[in-house]
Amino acid sequence: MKKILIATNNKGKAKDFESLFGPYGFEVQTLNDLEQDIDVEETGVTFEENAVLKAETVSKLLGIMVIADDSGLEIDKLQGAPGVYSARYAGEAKNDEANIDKVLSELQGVPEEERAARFRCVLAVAGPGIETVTFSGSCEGTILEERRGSNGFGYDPIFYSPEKGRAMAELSPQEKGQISHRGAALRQLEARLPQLLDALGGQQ
Ligand SMILES: O=c1[nH]c(=O)c2ncn([C@@H]3O[C@H](COP(=O)(O)OP(=O)(O)OP(=O)(O)O)[C@@H](O)[C@H]3O)c2[nH]1
Ligand SMILES: [Mg+2]
Repeated sequence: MKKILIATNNKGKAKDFESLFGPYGFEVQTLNDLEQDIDVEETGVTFEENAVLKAETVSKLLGIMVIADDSGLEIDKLQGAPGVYSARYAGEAKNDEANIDKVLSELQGVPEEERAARFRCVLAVAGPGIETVTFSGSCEGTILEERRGSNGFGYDPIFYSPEKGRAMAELSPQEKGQISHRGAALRQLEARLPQLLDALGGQQ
């Protein structure tokens, strides 16, 4: 089976990518599958900067083509926070539960019509001999007052999708992929098939 390396340490993202790439016949590998520990410091101030930084750093290190994902949640009432700091909103320890608690307490008492939010995702593809390219996607929703569902990762239990009428964490991986920021970005990338995916698959 053709393999594709996603430059991420996030196991939740890995699952999303497995369900998104499965239909293309790709086996998804992530940094967690490698023997060496790779953790790129995210010094960018935009999703795009961080996605490019992660993709180019890992690609240069390993000498292969990789895809990186930088993503996060923007809440209007919080002026776009947590944004690029979504993973570490409640501290460097990167704790999904603590991040959710922080958002819920910041939005305590805020009425439903003022709880608009969106997920954003930028995918960067970098590799030897190719110019780095990026693709982006977003997904609109609102922040619930309490957790619902147990699928997905991150803020999925408190992100309500009006399109599906359920919390993101109540959706199957396939349903999430249909409406998610990551699914949308991947469909942009798909528009560059077969060049990119063929090159990615052909290398390993
Ligand atoms: O509920 C969610 N559903 C999603 O679909 C989703 N996508 C992103 N996020 C949040 O945004 C951070 C990304 O930050 P991020 O791009 O720096 O990734 P990360 O640090 O977790 O892993 P890595 O890929 O950098 O290794 C994540 O940790 C989450 O908090 C999501 N939350
Ligand atoms: Mg990160």
